[in-house]
Amino acid sequence: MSEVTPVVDAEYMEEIERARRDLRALIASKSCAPIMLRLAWHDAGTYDAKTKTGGPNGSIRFPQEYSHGANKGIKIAIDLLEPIKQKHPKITYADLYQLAGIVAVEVTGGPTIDFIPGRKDSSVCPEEGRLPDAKQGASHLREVFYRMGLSDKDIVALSGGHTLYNFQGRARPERSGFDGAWTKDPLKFDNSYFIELLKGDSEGLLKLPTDKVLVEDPEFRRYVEKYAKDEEDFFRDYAESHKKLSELGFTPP
Ligand code: HEM
Ligand SMILES: N=NC(=O)c1ccncc1
Repeated sequence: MSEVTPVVDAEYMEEIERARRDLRALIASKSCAPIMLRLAWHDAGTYDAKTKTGGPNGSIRFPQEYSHGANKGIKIAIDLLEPIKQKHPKITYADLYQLAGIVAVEVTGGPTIDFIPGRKDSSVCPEEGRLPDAKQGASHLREVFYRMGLSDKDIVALSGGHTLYNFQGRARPERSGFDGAWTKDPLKFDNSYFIELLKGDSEGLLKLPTDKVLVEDPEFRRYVEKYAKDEEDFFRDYAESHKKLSELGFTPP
């Protein structure tokens, strides 16, 4: 199926703003900001800068991709967004998923992130294994994010997305096998993920092996300390890295 490149004219821009309002209402009514952010990151995070494949192109909507191990639970977000897609059919899935991630950050108190629409949908799903494995260490994180064309600063700033977590107070063994929130207020986008990281193990808070390497690796650690100390510094770098992530392989019109 050849996907159409959207024509980003005044009508498309107005549709984007209508969809943004619908996304704000949906995320508020369902308290689903965390999984919307995870969806946006998982659609974009498959990008390979060398082969120019994967990336924020909506391909995660297909079972071939959302059934990957790393995407367990992600169909919840895909299904929540389908009515908004039906209401705004001109907007591509690629744009809708990235807009949902940006709105999720903003409505939970995070920074405003610049959004330029015009992403084309793809029906080509990348092979499994492009997203990072939570059980591995610093070299794996760098291999995955450098493949996307991102930096150490991007790795640490974007990991701050773990300030959000849909913590229904129940174990989720069917998903990644990890469970528990990273922060005390998992529906507030702030710098507490970094503050908790520097505190070491606190009662009941989640720390993945890949979270821990951010304080063990000296290059990563300096950003953790910077963000724990100054939330505005974190917000500025996060907004820049999130925009980069959301535009991997995409040339704004
Ligand atoms: C750095 C490498 C990363 C690893 C290894 C990783 C791993 C994980 C794992 C294992 C979970 C739990 C999934 C579950 O069982 O529900 C999770 C959740 C989450 N991740 Fe990541 N992640 C990474 C980066 C990111 C990035 C870059 C973002 C966004 C900018 C992000 C946003 C989230 C969010 C919002 C959740 C909670 C989702 C929910 O509660 O439904 N993660 N991550
Ligand atoms: N945010 N990342 C994730 O949710 C995740 C990444 C890799 N494996 C399982 C889950």
